Amino acid sequence: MKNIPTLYEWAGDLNTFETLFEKFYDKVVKDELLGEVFRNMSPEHRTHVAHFVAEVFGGGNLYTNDGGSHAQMVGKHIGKMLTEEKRQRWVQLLLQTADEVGLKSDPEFRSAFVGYLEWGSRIAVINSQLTENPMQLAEPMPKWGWGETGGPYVPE
Ligand code: HEM
Repeated sequence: MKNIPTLYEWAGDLNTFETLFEKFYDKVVKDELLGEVFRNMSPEHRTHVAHFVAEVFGGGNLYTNDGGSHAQMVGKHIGKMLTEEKRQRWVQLLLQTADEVGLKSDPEFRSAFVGYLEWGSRIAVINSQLTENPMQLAEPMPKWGWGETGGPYVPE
């Protein structure tokens, strides 16, 4: 049995994620479509998103240890009325930044990375149309690995 690293371990370390999102949000604030969407974000926003994604990728509990939760992250998107056009720009700018900062570019890692971005960004758009947070506070953080999604989402 091979010893398979987490996506976080494979990508590098915390600095890898912090640098990626630092450079990404530098682009976002200057973007003609997304600049307006993020005009009120806090100075800590980039670090929070970096820690969130690092935790989802298996890199320890930085986001939750800092008082964050999946419900809290979802709550930040409620009512933002994001569009498919904005989502696509968000993903496009992040992938462009990933190449610029030299994020691991092997097919397996990028497949998992893009899969997560597609999943997470589409959920952000869905949640952004809501007026109330549908998520329980105790809901666990998502975990993302190298594999496939395992089938369609079916509500309980
Ligand atoms: C995988 C996809 C995504 C992840 C992991 C993610 C993560 C997060 C996190 C952790 C926060 C809270 C930040 C904080 O506490 O300061 C947040 C807020 C936010 N996100 Fe996302 N997000 C995703 C996709 C998107 C997309 C696609 C958009 C827009 C096109 C978006 C727009 C926003 C906005 C507007 C906020 C609130 C900013 C503010 O405080 O004013 N997110 N996101």
